Amino acid sequence: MAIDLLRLPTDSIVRPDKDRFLNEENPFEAMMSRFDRAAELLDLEPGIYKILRNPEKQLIVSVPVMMDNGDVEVFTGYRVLYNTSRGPAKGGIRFDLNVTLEEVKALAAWMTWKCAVVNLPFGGAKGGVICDPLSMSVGELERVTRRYTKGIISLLGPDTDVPAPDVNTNERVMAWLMDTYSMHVGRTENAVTTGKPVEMGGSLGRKEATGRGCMLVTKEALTHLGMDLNGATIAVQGFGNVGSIAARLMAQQGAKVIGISDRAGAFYNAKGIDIDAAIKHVQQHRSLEGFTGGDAIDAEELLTLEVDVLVPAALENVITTKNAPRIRAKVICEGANGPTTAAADPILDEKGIFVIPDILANAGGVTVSYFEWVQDRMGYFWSEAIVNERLGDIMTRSFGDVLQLSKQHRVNMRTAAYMLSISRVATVHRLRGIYA
Ligand SMILES: NC(=O)C1=CN([C@@H]2O[C@H](COP(=O)(O)OP(=O)(O)OC[C@H]3O[C@@H](n4cnc5c(N)ncnc54)[C@H](O)[C@@H]3O)[C@@H](O)[C@H]2O)C=CC1
Ligand SMILES: O=C(O)CCC(=O)C(=O)O
Repeated sequence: MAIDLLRLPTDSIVRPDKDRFLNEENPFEAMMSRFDRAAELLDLEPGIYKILRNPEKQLIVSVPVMMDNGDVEVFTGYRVLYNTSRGPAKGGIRFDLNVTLEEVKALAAWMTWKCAVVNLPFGGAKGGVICDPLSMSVGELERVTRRYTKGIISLLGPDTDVPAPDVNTNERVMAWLMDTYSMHVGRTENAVTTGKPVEMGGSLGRKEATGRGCMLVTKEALTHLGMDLNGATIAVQGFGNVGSIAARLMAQQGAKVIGISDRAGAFYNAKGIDIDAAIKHVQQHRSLEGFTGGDAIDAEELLTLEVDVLVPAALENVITTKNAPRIRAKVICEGANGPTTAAADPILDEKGIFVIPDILANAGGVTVSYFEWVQDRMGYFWSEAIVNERLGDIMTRSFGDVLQLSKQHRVNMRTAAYMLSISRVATVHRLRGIYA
């Protein structure tokens, strides 16, 4: 019997009821229900289906830290490697009080699909520490970072698992992580993490990359819909790395950003918010609290403003079955990971809203992380113009790939993006054998 290398013979498949949402706000279930739909459309064989539904490794560590007042606190940290068939695990580290293992598992799976959508030679991972970084001193943050790094060090390495910044972590945290790892292995190893300061092997353009990617795919989406970013109205939820840069770059393209928000509040200005002034305000005050460049509005109202483009760029589960019927944007560019619950997807579809899914929309960050990793390994660094040009090529091509698949299969962009990425990961599993 000839063995078809690209299809493995296996037992029967048992899929959970795809219309059942046990808990709308469980991010892992949200990821899984999209995965299931794409797997069904791809007619994914049972063996690969089972492999791809399970994370490869889940590590839970205790992170004991001496606080500034002399007390010892023990934080809980996670690192999940979801799938490494295509290359080293890649994905950010989040410091937040709401971190859970379910969330980290979902984020690690999304990293797997994201890297595959833009065709990077990486698998997917994510990490998190349950803590409140906003109430901690710089010294406490450094100690948490170093102790957490020590806890997950068996996973880390340029060929195995390469972290990056995520919510409430930044270049400085990546510098501490890289230093802790380098001390452990006894040499300077800058390719162990990305999103580092440029002075120590970071890539030009990484800090802006996720927001730039959002701007680029939004431009593509608007062109596809016969609209133009120049003159489009925008609302942005979350004004950190992703949201503030996406807002700034969209404004530079002629868009009018009429609403912005962060955890301190939401602001509206029909004439367009001065984004540079808002960024300056956040640099000085750590949040938008007290911002005078717009009228304060309700946080929920920001999501339902009548705009051409809504950019959720904060956290998961902000567009749900409760508010989706009231969303008036024509396009949603998911800067955040998992901002829309799976149960809200069909409501947005019915309303004809064009959703650029997270695993495509925010892939600019990991794409330039890939460039950073390549540059660190070569020891040769590129100009910002080259980084941006290559990022532009990948984002535009990936948007086109997903759009084409969505037309071909008459599915929305999210399902098409999952189909593309799952088929790429599945192909590698088939070629390597199921024990990859
Ligand atoms: N930093 C990166 O390169 C990438 C980040 N992402 C995702 O983008 C999202 C944001 O990440 P970053 O910008 O890096 O984090 P960040 O920590 O720099 O910013 C988060 C922002 O969200 C705001 N926020 C928190 N809760 C909020 C709420 N309830 N309402 C409104 N705003 C709220 C915070 O005040 C802050 O402005 C996350 O989902 C992250 O996973 C995705 C791809 C790459
Ligand atoms: O740059 C990276 O490696 C990953 C960034 C990240 O955590 C994400 O894309 O969600």
